[in-house]
Amino acid sequence: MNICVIGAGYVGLITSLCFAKQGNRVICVDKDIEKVDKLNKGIPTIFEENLEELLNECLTSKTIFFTKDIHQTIRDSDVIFIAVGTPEMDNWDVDISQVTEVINQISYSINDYKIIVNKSTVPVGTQKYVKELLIRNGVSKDKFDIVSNPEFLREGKAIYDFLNGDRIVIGYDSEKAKMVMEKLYSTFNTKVVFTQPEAAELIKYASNAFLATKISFINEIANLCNKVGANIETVAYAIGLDKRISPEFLKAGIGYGGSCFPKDTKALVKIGEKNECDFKIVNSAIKVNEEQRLLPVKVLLDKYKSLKGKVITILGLTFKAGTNDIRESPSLFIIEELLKQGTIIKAYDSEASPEIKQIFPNIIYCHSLYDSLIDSHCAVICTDWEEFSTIDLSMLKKKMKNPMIIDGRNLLDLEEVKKNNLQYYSVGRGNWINY
Ligand SMILES: NC(=O)C1=CN([C@@H]2O[C@H](COP(=O)(O)OP(=O)(O)OC[C@H]3O[C@@H](n4cnc5c(N)ncnc54)[C@H](O)[C@@H]3O)[C@@H](O)[C@H]2O)C=CC1
Ligand SMILES: O=C(O)[C@H]1O[C@H](OP(=O)(O)OP(=O)(O)OC[C@H]2O[C@@H](n3ccc(=O)[nH]c3=O)[C@H](O)[C@@H]2O)[C@H](O)[C@@H](O)[C@@H]1O
Repeated sequence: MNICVIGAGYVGLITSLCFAKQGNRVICVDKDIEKVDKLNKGIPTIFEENLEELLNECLTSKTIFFTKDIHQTIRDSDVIFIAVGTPEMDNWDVDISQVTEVINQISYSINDYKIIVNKSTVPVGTQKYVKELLIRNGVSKDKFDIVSNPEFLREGKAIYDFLNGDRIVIGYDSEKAKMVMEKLYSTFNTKVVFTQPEAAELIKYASNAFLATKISFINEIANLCNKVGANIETVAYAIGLDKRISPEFLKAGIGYGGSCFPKDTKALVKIGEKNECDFKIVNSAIKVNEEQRLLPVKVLLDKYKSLKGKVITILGLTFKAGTNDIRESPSLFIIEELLKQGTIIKAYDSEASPEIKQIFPNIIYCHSLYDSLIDSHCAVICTDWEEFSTIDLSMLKKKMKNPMIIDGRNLLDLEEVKKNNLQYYSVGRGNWINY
């Protein structure tokens, strides 16, 4: 099939490459010319498992091409995927202006029948809105069908997830479009759910909100564990043995970040509001997360009372391991708050995207883990990078001014911590050790 994917970000790039690998001819369009140039040269624009190999495989087989020219690409394609950003607005609404812009561009370029597939996460009702917009722009009804096909990949495991997802969801209102989508996904060994567009749009928000709620729930249990002397790892393990609960997404820590859980939970609350449904549980999950991500600041203030002039090391800037993405990372909120308290911040993350330097130009970025610990009063582990779980604790002790760790991802072995006589706080594993 001739496929066009608009947007070469996390979702668009992976969608393009995975469809190209399945034997389709794919053109991926992005308005960022620097991205387009790099990708055509085989240089990955994001940090993602197996991306470089797949990109170069598809470039060599000429099944993929990247361009800025949306007009010609639309004309040459049978199926057009939209994978542009849908960021959060200050009032928790979803900003779908990038989708609108793409639809306006399609309206201008469309020459014959196209299936337009929305892969971006968009509010319920967007399929209908897009349809109406095309018609308002003068495109005749028989020239298009609109499908809603939300994406469930995780960053870091994006290629694997795209090809081996738990389900593919297709929201459609035309048999013709359904048949084409069925054919397109026929090579995937994944359960396909065909449904109405509104249901497809809602499935995406409900999935993310459920997972986010699960994390906030376990974090509240972890906070209680700290008070009563129970270990969250044992508690979560035992809860997760119940197949109805499942062991996934029960890892306690300093909360969820990323470009989706924070924005999609808020979007669902807003969609609910507009339909007179008060999402109390999701609202609470958001609130718990906002407090949880600042837990290290609270712990530090409890210990030091004033943090002015204290040197604090932040270990990990990305929102989780396996990605360079810093969007809504808990570490950003921690750094922001610690700077307000007058601390000196040293940060280390070997992969974090360089944009971090624009957000915090005045903190010290270290090139090595151990350098970041020199003269520090406390190291706060914010990301579950493997490098931090295998840290040499005796070396850490020598480097730091005060050997204290707040482990926001429960990475370190408690026995090792005790053996090294470190002051140590983790999330739900017994409050302070050696304090
Ligand atoms: N990042 C993730 O893991 C997942 C994201 N999603 C959803 O997928 C959508 C895209 O997310 P990301 O890929 O993370 O976004 P992103 O911000 O990484 O990429 C979006 C890309 O679209 C391009 N773009 C915007 N307007 C354009 C236009 N008119 N023409 C050509 N290119 C244009 C931008 O330059 C950018 O490269 C969002 O709705 C997000 O919620 C869904 C599942 C997973
Ligand atoms: O819509 C999206 O963008 C995507 O959002 C998440 O994927 P992602 O944000 O890449 O990462 P996750 O692995 O889900 O982790 C999200 C956050 O939750 C945190 N987390 C995760 C699991 C857990 O048990 N505990 C926990 O604190 C992680 O540290 C991270 O900050 C979903 O898992 C994907 O299915 C979805 O497609």
